[in-house]
Amino acid sequence: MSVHPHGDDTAPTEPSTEPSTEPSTEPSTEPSTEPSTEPSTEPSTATFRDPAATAADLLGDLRAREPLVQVVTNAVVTNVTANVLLALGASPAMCDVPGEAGGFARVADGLLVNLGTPHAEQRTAALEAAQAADEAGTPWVLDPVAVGSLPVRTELARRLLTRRPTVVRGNASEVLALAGDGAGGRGVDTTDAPEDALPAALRLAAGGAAVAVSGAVDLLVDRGPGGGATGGACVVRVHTGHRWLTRMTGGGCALGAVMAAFAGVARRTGRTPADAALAATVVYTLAAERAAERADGPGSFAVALLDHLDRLQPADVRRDARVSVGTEDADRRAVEVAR
Ligand SMILES: Nc1ncnc2c1ncn2[C@@H]1O[C@H](COP(=O)(O)OP(=O)(O)OP(=O)(O)O)[C@@H](O)[C@H]1O
Ligand SMILES: Cc1ncsc1CCO
Repeated sequence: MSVHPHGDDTAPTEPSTEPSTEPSTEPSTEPSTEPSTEPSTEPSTATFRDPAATAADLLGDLRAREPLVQVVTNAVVTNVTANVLLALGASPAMCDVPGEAGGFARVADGLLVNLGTPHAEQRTAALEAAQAADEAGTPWVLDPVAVGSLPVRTELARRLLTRRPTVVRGNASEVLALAGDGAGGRGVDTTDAPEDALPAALRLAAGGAAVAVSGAVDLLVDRGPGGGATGGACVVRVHTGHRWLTRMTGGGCALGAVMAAFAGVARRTGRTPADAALAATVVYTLAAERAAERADGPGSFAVALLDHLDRLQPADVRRDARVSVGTEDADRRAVEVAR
């Protein structure tokens, strides 16, 4: 939960009203295959070129492909996470037993490793699954719940980072701590705002993962086509969402599973992990906004969220997404800080 929601001081782009002319199996952004020789200090807009269309197309592809998502997650949110994936159109499997987790990660379309309640067996399974995913090329999402403030999971998260997560997703305090910049939040809740975690996110992204920082305005960071130490990094902000996501359990944890589902689809359709993280955030937060319109509070909201994850269509995403691609001065300063 975000206890210091950051002001929305960036103007979202107008939602795209143009349907994409790209066939849905084609990537809507072309990741460069040429590494740039001169890392830029400017945040680039090379990826995330048409975020609304990319998110919409990926939602259509997810529904068509029903990705198999392996979930290694905490005991609190297991049920809501499975329900969120099913409502969205994915196929969840909570496979977190040592001896099974690695083999499953080789055949799953995507994997989530969430460190919320990392008991000994699950720690072994998490390492086994992450290693297998890395070896097999299965995209996987690391959600470092409460890292920084609690020692066992902090050590585990550092080991997991060496298995090259495809996406790192967390609240601002978790992202800061994982990058070595902070002591973590208050239990599982953040005490920092996403914008304060931007330099940390850029540094983590330079290691190869797309990084998603959740909050009132979600930040997505891709290291960009330049690669290396923040060369050509891309920053995108998602302005949709609802504060009731922070008043039900699993608001962030289930989003990590949605990212794993989209990452599996992105891999099979030529999109980037950052596009997958973006699509997941846009789809999930749009469903949340719609759910909140008729809900009475966090309880009915949690149920309505499932209804709207099921109901949301690619055309809704294309029309209603509120995303801004970051080229603001603050992003340039953050790139400088991160270097
Ligand atoms: N103040 C807010 N206003 C609107 N939406 C928010 C706010 N804070 C977070 N969100 C949304 O809530 C979702 C979860 O983000 P949050 O930062 O609460 O995750 P988390 O702390 O990792 O959650 P969890 O409780 O599952 O560990 C995201 O989709 C984000 O967009
Ligand atoms: C409440 C809680 N405690 C450990 S994990 C979890 C779920 C939200 O992160």
